[in-house]
Amino acid sequence: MATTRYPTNDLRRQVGSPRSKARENKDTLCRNILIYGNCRYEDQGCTFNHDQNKTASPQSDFTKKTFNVDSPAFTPSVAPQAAAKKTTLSSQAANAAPFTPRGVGTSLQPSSEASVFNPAAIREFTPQNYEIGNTTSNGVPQENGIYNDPFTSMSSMNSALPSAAQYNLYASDHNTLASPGAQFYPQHGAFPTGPLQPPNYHLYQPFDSYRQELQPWQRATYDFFMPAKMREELQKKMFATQQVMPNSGLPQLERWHSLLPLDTNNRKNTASFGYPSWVYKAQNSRTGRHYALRRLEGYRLTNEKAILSVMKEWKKIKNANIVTVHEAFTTREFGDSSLIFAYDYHPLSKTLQEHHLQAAHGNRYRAPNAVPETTLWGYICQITNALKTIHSNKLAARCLEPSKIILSDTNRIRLSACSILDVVQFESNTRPVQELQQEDLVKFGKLVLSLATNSPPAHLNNIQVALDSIANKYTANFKDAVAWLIAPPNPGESKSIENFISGIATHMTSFFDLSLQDNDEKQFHLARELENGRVARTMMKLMTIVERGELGGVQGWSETGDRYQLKLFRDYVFHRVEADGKPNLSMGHMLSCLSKLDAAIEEMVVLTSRDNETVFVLTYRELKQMFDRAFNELVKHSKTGAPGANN
Ligand SMILES: Nc1ncnc2c1ncn2[C@@H]1O[C@H](COP(=O)(O)OP(=O)(O)OP(=O)(O)O)[C@@H](O)[C@H]1O
Repeated sequence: MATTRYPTNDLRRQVGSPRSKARENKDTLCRNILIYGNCRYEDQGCTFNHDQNKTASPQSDFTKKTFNVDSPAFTPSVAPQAAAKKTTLSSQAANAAPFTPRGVGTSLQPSSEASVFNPAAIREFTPQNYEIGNTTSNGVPQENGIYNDPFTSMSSMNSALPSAAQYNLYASDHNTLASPGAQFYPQHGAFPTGPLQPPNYHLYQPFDSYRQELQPWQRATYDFFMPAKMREELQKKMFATQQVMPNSGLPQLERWHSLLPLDTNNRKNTASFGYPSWVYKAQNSRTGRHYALRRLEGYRLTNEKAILSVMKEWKKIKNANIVTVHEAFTTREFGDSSLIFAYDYHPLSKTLQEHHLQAAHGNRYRAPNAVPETTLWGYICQITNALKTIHSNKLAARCLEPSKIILSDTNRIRLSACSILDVVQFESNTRPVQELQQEDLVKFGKLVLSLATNSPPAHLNNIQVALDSIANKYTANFKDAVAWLIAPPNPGESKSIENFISGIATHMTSFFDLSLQDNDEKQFHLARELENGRVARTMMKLMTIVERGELGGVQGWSETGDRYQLKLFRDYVFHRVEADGKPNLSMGHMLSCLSKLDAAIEEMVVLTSRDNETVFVLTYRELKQMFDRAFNELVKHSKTGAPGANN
């Protein structure tokens, strides 16, 4: 059981009582008496001695402070004259700045300037309840009258503190962990020890609680786990990534397996590349990662260099708004000669064509929904970002169509078919890259216009009419931006993506701010999952121990030794009941108990057997030791150990 701790003598000595301080002052001659012969504050609370006949020598003052009442009597050996000399301390000296030695051997003779008497410079002494014998001056600690540089002492202390690598969150011994600098600080915490304190690992609290106006039963789960919508979306994406189609009839390629078609229709469309193209999800047999393979049906490669030189340039491109291309190869596994490009796979993506333009085709009686201007500005900023990277690398995107831009999250887009036309038209293309880049800007303008008018680019026959039609729905600024992209440059001039960026700078900063906010929110949820990961690991370990039958020849291993207490702890955490026997399902209790166990704190926990016959009173720290012992025993008996259990 916990015992009450009393302050040690040391501690009590450090806590000074005001009354004893006043008594000490009474024995010290007031300096106003010494300097002026009287003290204005004598009747106004000055606690120093005003009777010159009663002066105690500084030596005896010192004696009183250094020795306690039990010390043998001390007889001053200093001559009274010397003592009297010491008391002639000027008030200037009392308020002087601390002495900083300038060099060894400096003469201690007062300078002639200091010896000139200047009454105006003498400030009258104001009683401050401070002791003459105090070794501090202006709050700076001094030892033997020599100034100690606080920064020098801090640096020596820092070197004594454990380095970041030594600092182990999961260390069971929290006394050493609690305050690595404790030896440097007085126990009562006179100095801030804040930064050296470990956080409260026994609490389940990743960041500040994020509560909305929810009912308590809703709050319980919402507070502990990521928002349901986010979880659902992530789960669907994971499911889509793992999905397989055993009888798809698709071949297995040399280093790719589990091909799954991603196309939503089986139309052979040659508009984009001059060849029908198909997209498959596939798993790489070497890395185990999933990729999106785009196949160009019936393509016959005539120049090996096409793939090598184009891929060399495109593999350098890393941009958040471009789907990264990894490699290109030819294959005959599909029964023809096909060219395959391997891209990053973004589960559950839709093309902008599918998302914004297909509904209009599906129901010709329904007026298509206008895409909000903020969404379109978001797309413009992202495509601008992609083109900036591409053009700076002396390349051109070329394939800027609603069906070749994928949307993988709310308003999050990527160019999905870069590099293909560069390979396919490697020999036939004779146009310089600058011209292709100018064409990118025009295609970019037409793409936005197509989304703003809800009509595929192929249907935009009269650009001016289309531009006029968006003037009613969108701002003049938006229309001007689109018109600038589509319009040919003035004779002798050329447009560039940099010019465009300067024109839309305010929209770029707004978009940047929104994406940072989004990042902050995701970071918040991520931190919560970190806490859940910690709890899950503790729970998994606990579950491997309790209810285990035989281990290492010991029958009913989990019922014997320490393991029995762990079993009762399991009951305490998960099988609690109310006074009337009804189950108590507080998730907060479960999470806080598991966090406390993981942090091995000194808090007591009372464990009772189900028949109420046995009661154990233990600290979480003791339980954690039992827990670690039991788990380590399991690890010893296992073949593979427990990879990942301790990190
Ligand atoms: N990198 C990728 N990751 C995940 N899905 C992708 C990726 N690239 C494309 N897709 C998806 O594959 C599907 C087919 O894409 P594709 O570009 O062939 O569109 P399409 O509308 O069929 O065009 P086309 O008519 O020109 O064939 C789309 O649903 C698209 O979202």
